[in-house]
Amino acid sequence: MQSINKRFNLKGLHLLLSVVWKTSPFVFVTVLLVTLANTALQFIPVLMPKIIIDELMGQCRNSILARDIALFVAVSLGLNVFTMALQYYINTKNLEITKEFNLKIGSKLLTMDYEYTESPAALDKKEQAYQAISASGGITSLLNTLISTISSLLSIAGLIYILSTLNYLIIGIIVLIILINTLLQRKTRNIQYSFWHKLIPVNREYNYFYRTILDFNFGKDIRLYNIKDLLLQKSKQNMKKTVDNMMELTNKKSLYACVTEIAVLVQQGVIYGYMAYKVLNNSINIGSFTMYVSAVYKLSQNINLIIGYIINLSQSLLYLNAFVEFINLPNQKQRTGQPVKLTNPYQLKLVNVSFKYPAAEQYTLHNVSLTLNSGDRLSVVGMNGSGKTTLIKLITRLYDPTEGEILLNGVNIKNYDYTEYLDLFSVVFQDFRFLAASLKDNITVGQGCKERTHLLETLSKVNLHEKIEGFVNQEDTMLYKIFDEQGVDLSGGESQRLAIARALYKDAPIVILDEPTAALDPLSEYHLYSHFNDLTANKTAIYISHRLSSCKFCDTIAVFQRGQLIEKGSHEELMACSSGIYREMFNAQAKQYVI
Ligand SMILES: Nc1ncnc2c1ncn2[C@@H]1O[C@H](COP(=O)(O)OP(=O)(O)OP(=O)(O)O)[C@@H](O)[C@H]1O
Repeated sequence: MQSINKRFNLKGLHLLLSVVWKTSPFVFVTVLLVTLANTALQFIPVLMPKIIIDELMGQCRNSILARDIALFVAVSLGLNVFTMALQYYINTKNLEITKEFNLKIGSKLLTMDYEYTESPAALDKKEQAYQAISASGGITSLLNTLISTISSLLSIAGLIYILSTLNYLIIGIIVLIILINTLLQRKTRNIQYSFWHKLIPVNREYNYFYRTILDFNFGKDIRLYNIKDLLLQKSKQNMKKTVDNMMELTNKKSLYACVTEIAVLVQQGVIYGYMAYKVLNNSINIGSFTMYVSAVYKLSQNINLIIGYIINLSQSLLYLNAFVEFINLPNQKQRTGQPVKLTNPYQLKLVNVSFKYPAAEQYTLHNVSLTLNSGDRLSVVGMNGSGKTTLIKLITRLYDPTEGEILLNGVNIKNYDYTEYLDLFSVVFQDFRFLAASLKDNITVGQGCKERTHLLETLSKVNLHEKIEGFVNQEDTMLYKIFDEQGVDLSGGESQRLAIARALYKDAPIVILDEPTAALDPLSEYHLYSHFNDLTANKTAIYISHRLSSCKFCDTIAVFQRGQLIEKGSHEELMACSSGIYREMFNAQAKQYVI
């Protein structure tokens, strides 16, 4: 796992500024105004006491005193109200900016190479990117910290100027203490950073188990296999790791905070003693004393604040850089290429294809060569784990072959435009998923607006029309009850038919069904087979099934064993081979039906 790039770089800041600009350029003006107003507010408590005390100790004119006090109060009030109004605007924009960052992560997750979804390194990067949004106030506090930092810097410059009229040595002492504090804060920042970094895999595991607890889809398995204890145990283990790390962090942070506090107290003792001596010496008056005292206090306060701000900023920028690294994670898959112009006849051909999953040591597919002509019906059979689904993942470019190539009309499929190529396929995987949205949206998803009759025809092809037309809201009925009490839960077989409907509605030229009848009752299965040719009319079909009797209607049957294509031919041809695996498997299954 590559760690976050710790080197200072401004990619994150650049991204933040461009998102802010896109959200509203006026935010920059607001930030500038708030910064100036905040700086001005810092000087009122420094200058006001001196002016009033000087007047009290001097001519003591009531009208002047009243005027000065009213002026200070009015300016303070005005600046505070002005700052609050602008700050309110910035905070609302901050929400939009955070939303924009969330969308960027979402969009990356939806478009990154499929294999990243199984890569722990990429998933850790995703967690780091989320920390940019959530850790230490995230993006929301970043702009505010930026304002406070600039405002503190300006204040420090002004306060140094005031103190320089007394003695440069005072500034030297303050700077020395600051250096000590900076060192300690830097140490704090480093242990905090490594703490969060160490926790990334722990958090990911914790989130996984916690999400599983919240996911009703696991409800049945959890209860029937008593997975509750395992889940709680895993959650507790991860929580313990977090707490242990947190304790270590808190102990170190407390120690550094203690030393910092002592250094500040020493600094104040020396400076106040020096100024008291100056008053006793008549070098400065009481008004100036209060001004210098306030200036010292404000300077220390601002310097301490600014160290914190800079640490926060650099940490946030570090996370922001991780965010940039994640959203810029390069897709390995070639996505652009020539347009797909598919006219009959066409040919899909696997040439010596071998494949190894990214993190795997063994090859899953070995030297597979297979040709599929337009209109063909290919059945893929084999034992569990023999590589059937993997073959489909390669054909549909979820993964690219490790060796060999897949050609469409003689052109490597990598050289076609990725999206156009995917449009060629209607696939039903075994682990299909639906959204908690209307049935119609689930079926028509991504296909734009087609006639309602097309939707109803599709539903009738999979024998779901009566069921859905029976719902009060028909195809607008929500799937699941997550957002709507009237929502429906479909049985396993009905869900599978809905998945097939979604694939058919897409009306792509190549239909791939991975175990399409596993959850269907015998009548539904019969219905599917007897209409299979209608369902896939004018299309090329690939069909994976363990029910060998249902493969007979395919022109060609490809038999896989341990990642190798070991037999290929029609049902009759394969049955004629007395030592063939297909024949053996078919007969073994057929025996179960003999009464
Ligand atoms: N993402 C993955 N990473 C590593 N190995 C994987 C991955 N997915 C599948 N495999 C491995 O590849 C092999 C083939 O899996 P595949 O799903 O292609 O088999 P299958 O023939 O479709 O099996 P089944 O009949 O059980 O559905 C299995 O041994 C499996 O463990």
